[in-house]
Amino acid sequence: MQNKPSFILRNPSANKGTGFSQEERNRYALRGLLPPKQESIKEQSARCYQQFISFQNDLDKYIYLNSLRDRNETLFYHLLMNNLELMFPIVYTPTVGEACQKFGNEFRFAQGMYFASGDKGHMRSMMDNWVNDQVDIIVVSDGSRILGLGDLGTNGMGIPVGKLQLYVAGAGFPPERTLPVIIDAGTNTQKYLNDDFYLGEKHPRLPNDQYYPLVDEFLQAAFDKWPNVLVQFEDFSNDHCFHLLDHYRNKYLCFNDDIQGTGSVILSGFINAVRAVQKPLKDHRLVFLGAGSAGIGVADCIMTLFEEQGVSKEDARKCFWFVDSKGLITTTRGDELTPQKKSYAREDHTAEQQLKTLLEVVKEVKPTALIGLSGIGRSFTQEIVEEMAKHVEKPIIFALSNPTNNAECTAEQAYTWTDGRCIFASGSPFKPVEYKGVVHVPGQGNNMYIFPGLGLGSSLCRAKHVTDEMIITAAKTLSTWVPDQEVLQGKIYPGLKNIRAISTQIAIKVIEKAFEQGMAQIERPESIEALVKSYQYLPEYDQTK
Ligand SMILES: O=C([O-])CC(=O)C(=O)O
Ligand SMILES: [Mg+2]
Repeated sequence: MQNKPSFILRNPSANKGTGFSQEERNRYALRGLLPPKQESIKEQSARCYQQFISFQNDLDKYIYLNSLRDRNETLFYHLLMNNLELMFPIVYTPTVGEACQKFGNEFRFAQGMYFASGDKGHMRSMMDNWVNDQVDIIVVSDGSRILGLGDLGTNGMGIPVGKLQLYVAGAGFPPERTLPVIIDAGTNTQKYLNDDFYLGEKHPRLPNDQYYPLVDEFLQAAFDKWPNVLVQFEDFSNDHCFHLLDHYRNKYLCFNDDIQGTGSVILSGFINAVRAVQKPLKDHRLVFLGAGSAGIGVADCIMTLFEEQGVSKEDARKCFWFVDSKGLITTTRGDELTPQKKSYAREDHTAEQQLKTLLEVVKEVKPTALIGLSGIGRSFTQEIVEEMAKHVEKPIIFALSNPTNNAECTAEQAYTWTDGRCIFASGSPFKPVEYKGVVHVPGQGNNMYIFPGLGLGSSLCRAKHVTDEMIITAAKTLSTWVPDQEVLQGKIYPGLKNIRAISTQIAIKVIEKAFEQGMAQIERPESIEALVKSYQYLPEYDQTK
């Protein structure tokens, strides 16, 4: 069967279904294999839209969209790009979270590549098995911290898959140049080890002396096979992610989306929140719940804003308080702190003054901004939010953990408990909330606004590395997408419908920054915009094939 030209109907990148013209049907021996009517992609898309909305359940919608992708990729992206606001919450957070949790049960068709501990020594040759010759972007996870859902092992594949669908729709990477990857280093989640449908290797996570060599072999093989590829680390647990980033960021073209992408997108939202509350930066007091990859990444990015405004690192640090599962992080708490936590540990508390809960910290600090990246749903309680709102006119409340159930509070709770005064953002989408006759539009502070453009820019100029300055540039570029008038109404992120234009502009600014820093490894083009636009994929049928 493979040798027949009609096999094209089973190839998702080439298949057009009823979109094949009569001439193509003759050329590929498709006559009689399709219903007679030739349809435009718009007509096909209209049917798929009807099919999509006929599903009541979000997981069914997810399965539907990914099955569409598996049979006709162009049509899938056409549908997705024309219905971003409706469909991003399905292929991405929150529904992708549920899809990952049930990955083994709902598995239908393999996407991407898996590199397991049993593949040690074979990874380079395995890469030759990949269906496409050229790969420009890899999103890799080891499934150890999927969203705020914990260790999902190989079930985490939904995340690299979903992120890359956003790379295609948002930034315009051609789908055939993207590769989702899971490194299977085992799982410590007993439920999956006992689950007959679990699809990964069934053993506990590898110890570090086996884990790091596995990741290293993968990276060496990937950059040997595709020397210009960009690797995005995604959802690696806190005990590995910082080390991996430190170790590889100046060796390969790579970045960590949870540390740097989330850092950048929240910096952008914070820039706009400061515009909205009109209080000088140095007067802000930021309390973070959660000191993992995202919490630290966000704080590091916001620190740069203080420094730019002439505040010393030392003074800027005094505006940050971190709370983890044991309470306020201090130098006197008596536990061994990771280097990342140490840099934000408060020095102004004696061992006797330890604050054990977020509520105690909020009472003492009277924060202007409360930033949740804890993975613990509804941990911003009514008491905490009301306490905060007593002391600040416009509290900045970011409930950023994903998916929706893990958000530290809902949009409705935040607006209600602050009597409609807060500036709110969440990681997963919430619908607009009407409170006392005013409609509040919650912002989605999700790295989806950053990674597509940051990745596209760094990839197209063949950046040596992804620098902090490129990440800050991405944040600032994003922040300009919300006009003053909207910012003053509390809107701090732009709508999703402009994601292609936003990502394009971020890519251009990132490339300019890369040239400025001597990081770009291509000849400077006459027009950076033209370079970006000429690369970008559009989901239309190619009539020349
Ligand atoms: O995937 C998302 O929606 C954002 C993210 O990186 C995470 O929560 O880990
Ligand atoms: Mg992530």
